[in-house]
Amino acid sequence: MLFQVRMDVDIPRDLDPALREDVVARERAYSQELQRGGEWAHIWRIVGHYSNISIFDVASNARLHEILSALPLFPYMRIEVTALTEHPSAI
Ligand SMILES: O=C(O)CC1=CCC(=O)O1
Repeated sequence: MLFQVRMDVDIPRDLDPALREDVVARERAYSQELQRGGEWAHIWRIVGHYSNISIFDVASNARLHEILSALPLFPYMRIEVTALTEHPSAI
């Protein structure tokens, strides 16, 4: 199942810098593990925003929820999920 996910990151300005660095490093490692495994198929920066558009290829809605809710940056993100299916005109 394919999903487009938009993540808008909003880390509080007063968050301890060491904690911020740790969370961002864990986020990177977690996302790269899922990219290597194929479930996180694409990640693109949205120009001019601390946001990304990602494509996930996962077995179920529940699996996507599991992945997203375990993101280290999850407490500091707004997440919007769009389910995708093949377009009949796609070649
Ligand atoms: O920087 C972001 O857009 C948040 C993020 C998601 C995965 C990652 O490595 O960073």
